[in-house]
Amino acid sequence: MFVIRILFAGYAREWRCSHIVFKIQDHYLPLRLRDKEIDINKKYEELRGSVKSILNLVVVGHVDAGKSTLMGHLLYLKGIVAQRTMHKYEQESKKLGKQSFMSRGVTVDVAHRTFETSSKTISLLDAPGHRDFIPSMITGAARADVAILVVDASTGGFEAGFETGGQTREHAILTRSLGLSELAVAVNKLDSVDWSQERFKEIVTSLKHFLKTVGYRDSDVTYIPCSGLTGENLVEPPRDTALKNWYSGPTLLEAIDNLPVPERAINRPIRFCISDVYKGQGSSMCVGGRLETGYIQNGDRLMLMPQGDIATVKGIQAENLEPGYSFAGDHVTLNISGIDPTVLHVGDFLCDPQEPIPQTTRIQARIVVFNITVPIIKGSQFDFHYQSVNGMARVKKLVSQLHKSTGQIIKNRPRALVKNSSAVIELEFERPLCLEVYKNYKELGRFMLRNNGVTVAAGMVTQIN
Ligand SMILES: Nc1nc2c(ncn2[C@@H]2O[C@H](COP(=O)(O)OP(=O)(O)OP(=O)(O)O)[C@@H](O)[C@H]2O)c(=O)[nH]1
Repeated sequence: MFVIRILFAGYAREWRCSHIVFKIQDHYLPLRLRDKEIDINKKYEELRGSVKSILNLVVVGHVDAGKSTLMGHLLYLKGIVAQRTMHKYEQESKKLGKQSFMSRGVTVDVAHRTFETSSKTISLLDAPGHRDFIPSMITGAARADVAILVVDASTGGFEAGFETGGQTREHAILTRSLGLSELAVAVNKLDSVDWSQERFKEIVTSLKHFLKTVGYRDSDVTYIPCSGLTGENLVEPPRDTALKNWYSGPTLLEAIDNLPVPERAINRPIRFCISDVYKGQGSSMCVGGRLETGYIQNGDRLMLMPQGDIATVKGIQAENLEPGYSFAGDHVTLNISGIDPTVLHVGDFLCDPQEPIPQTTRIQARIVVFNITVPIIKGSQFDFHYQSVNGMARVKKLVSQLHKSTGQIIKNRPRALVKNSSAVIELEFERPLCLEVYKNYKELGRFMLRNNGVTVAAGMVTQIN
């Protein structure tokens, strides 16, 4: 397809003629994001100063660890899920042969709920635990600030999730690799082992050792003994003497409240990653997603990347937030106009037109290789997962192999990368992707490489070529 650029006074416009796209752009009067700048720090203080900070939380863990039951029960105790709904699911679960009152159907129902802790509003992003769901778990985790890792404390249950093939390890590696630096570990189903302190200690010891190798410091992780089924130690301190006798730490809700809210980069250029697209009223479109950096207000003109089209923001909506403004870290729906719906895709970015996100077909990256069986060589192909983006990537060059802990080069141009190694590589994409260098935009510079449903490596973009 041809793109013809004509220099012309006025805003950037675009129209199509057969297969030729004309773009009229003025380089002397560049398209402005907004006509007047406001004191954004003052505005933020005015709008959000007295509002509880929002923490985006993802719940991860091995299949059947009890994630839905746990979060469903917590929401019920907080008065968010009605008893009638709980009863309905209990009946349905019984019919399905599950003891739990939460079936997979509830996992969907529970997704995207908000609830309050004493100092925060928690936006809950649920993530199914089954192996097939890892890509959606990556999407969930990529949008979260912090994570709860749910482990099954029942006899053999923890081991099933923790040994090779279980998702406990993989999920912990993924959350860390995606930049979630603090973790609350719900040691769930402890009722099934009579609240055994030995069992709790055994699980904590195994996890502590493993989580350290992944990059979590001991002080970044809190372990909470609990039961999603009985509701013990979720919102209220334990009542069961078998647990009360040896545990006086935080409840799950307190542990969530203690998780830190990352600093919101509201003064940086706009980076809004689209994770949902649907039709709005009239000719407008709605795009859902997370504003990674900057702030957006009604009337802003944003550039859609990688396409380069210009959209105007007509409305901003989010649960429990004031309309008309969105700040870094918010999950919002934008109502936009002036854009051809056929060019909008999940994974695209809306940006400041004067400082759009770079797009590229080639990057240099530092990767950590997981427990693979087939070594990575020049020419290896992978699914590249990043934010809501998914594309094909080929290894163009193995630049150097690094020492895992010191990061020093131990070999230049290695012929292959084996399991648990660390390296600098060059990747080439099938189609242009919008990315940032990790050191400039932490959230936009991390990715995963997957092959045949298995996560092969996690990486950080070090250079955009
Ligand atoms: N004893 C006991 N059993 C539990 C508890 N929580 C969940 N279960 C059982 O664990 C099974 C799985 O619970 P779910 O909540 O569906 O697990 P999940 O992790 O959401 O499952 P997926 O969404 O399929 O990954 C249920 O059938 C319950 O019987 C608990 O606290 N104690």
